[in-house]
Amino acid sequence: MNKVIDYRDVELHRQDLIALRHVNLSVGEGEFVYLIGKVGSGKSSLLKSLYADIPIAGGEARVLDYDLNTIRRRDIPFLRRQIGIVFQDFQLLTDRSAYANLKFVLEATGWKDKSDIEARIEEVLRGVGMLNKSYKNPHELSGGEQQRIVIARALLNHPRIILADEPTGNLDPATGEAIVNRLHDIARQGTTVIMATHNLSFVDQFPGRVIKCENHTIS
Ligand SMILES: Nc1ncnc2c1ncn2[C@@H]1O[C@H](COP(=O)(O)OP(=O)(O)OP(=O)(O)O)[C@@H](O)[C@H]1O
Repeated sequence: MNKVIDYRDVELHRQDLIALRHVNLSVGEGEFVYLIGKVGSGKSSLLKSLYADIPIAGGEARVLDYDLNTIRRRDIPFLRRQIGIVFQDFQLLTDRSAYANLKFVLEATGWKDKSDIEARIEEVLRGVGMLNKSYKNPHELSGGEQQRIVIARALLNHPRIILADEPTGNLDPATGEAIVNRLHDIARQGTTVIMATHNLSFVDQFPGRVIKCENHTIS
């Protein structure tokens, strides 16, 4: 199994306080991992550390081909390009269509060829069943439809890892299930998925590895 995440005795701080410590975590290609735990238990902190948004305060941490302790600032965008992020604080831009949101990301990550851009956008939109509504602005889409666009956006650059923080938080149960089901499909295709959730019913319905944040560590 190819490891995509390897944390050894990692410690993470939030404003000088220890959020998590003694974090030992090894995750392979194509694994689906649920991250569970109470509010404030450190789930988001762990996810943010994985894309170098918060620093490693102790221990050894590798994600894909990078050592997070020594990664250079200029290499962080290259790490992030391989990680699809589905977070509440990465919402769609509201001043443009869903399609234009995706185009914006591809252009910002160096895609130049117009027909390549169009083909890739169509491919990811088709994958989440949103091809026919991509002309709409985010506010004209339901919460579930917006979340499907956010997932499509996360997939654009063929990420090796998807990090999803409460991706079903604002959705009705059926829509939430459809999103989790789609994330499992993505994992089966070889992309590692780590999903933080409060909803334990998903774990029974769509089995995956479960990691719990508790008492400032994981188990
Ligand atoms: N931006 C921040 N600055 C300082 N402390 C923070 C910040 N964000 C979170 N914390 C603190 O870090 C600890 C872990 O929070 P974190 O957001 O990782 O938990 P969580 O399990 O993701 O919670 P939730 O389920 O509410 O998202 C908490 O004690 C929290 O108060």
